[in-house]
Amino acid sequence: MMNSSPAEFPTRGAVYARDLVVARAGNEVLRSLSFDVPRGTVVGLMGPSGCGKTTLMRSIVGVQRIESGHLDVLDHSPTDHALRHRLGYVTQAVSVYRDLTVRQNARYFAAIQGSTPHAADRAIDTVGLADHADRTVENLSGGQASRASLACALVGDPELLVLDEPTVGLDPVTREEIWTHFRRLADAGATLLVSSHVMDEAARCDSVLLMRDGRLLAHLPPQELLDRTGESTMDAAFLSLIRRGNAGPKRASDHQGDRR
Ligand SMILES: Nc1ncnc2c1ncn2[C@@H]1O[C@H](COP(=O)(O)OP(=O)(O)OP(=O)(O)O)[C@@H](O)[C@H]1O
Repeated sequence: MMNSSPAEFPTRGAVYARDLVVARAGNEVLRSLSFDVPRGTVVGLMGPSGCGKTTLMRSIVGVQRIESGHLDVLDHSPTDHALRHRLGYVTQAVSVYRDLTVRQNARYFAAIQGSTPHAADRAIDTVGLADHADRTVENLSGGQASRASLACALVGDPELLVLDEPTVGLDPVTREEIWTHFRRLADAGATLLVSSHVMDEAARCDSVLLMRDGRLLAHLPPQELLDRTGESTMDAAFLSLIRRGNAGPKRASDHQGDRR
């Protein structure tokens, strides 16, 4: 592909993976994954512990060596420098400066991403930390510190947000607020890939990537997951699918726009 601006090439998803294989310590942990993450959508990434969710996220943000296959992120190779300010990544580990306050952290990340102090304060508000903005991160609870990391990823208004279990350990009210904000971001055109162990959160996504043992079991809207399994809750549907080991044919749309 020559010129890759989204305006000129709107058909390829924010993430485009074909036959993606990744090995860690000599073991194949992602096994021939093919999927698209459509732009402007919230996609959940679900699967049992150790199935490869974090490894997939690391591949997308360009910090994981890819063995074979093809991976495009916003029409670039994941390691392309051009992506630096267009991507936001929040790991499971708190990745902010513990001896700085929440506000100092957010303003620092805003500055290096060319964003404003106002945007930093807005991001703090979004994650529900306005009352703790002037506390150092080391004096926050675990959930509050995770939210500080999330605020720092939000400040630059990234086009693609990759979030590894962003709501773990959060109370239901804060989770609700954060998911409402995710939806708002997607409505404004951002793309979010969010891993979670909480199946209720799958229901809030436009589609869900379900993984097991490094393979993709299905990529489908949450309602289709219920319909396909005949279950009434996301938890039961997910278990049913995991036990079955496959979910039938993938969505045809997963291969639309496949030009190479
Ligand atoms: N640094 C590493 N070196 C070698 N193997 C690793 C490393 N990190 C993870 N793995 C292995 O890669 C596989 C996928 O791990 P990954 O962390 O991607 O899973 P996950 O789905 O994110 O798990 P969890 O839900 O527990 O966070 C696992 O078998 C794991 O043991």
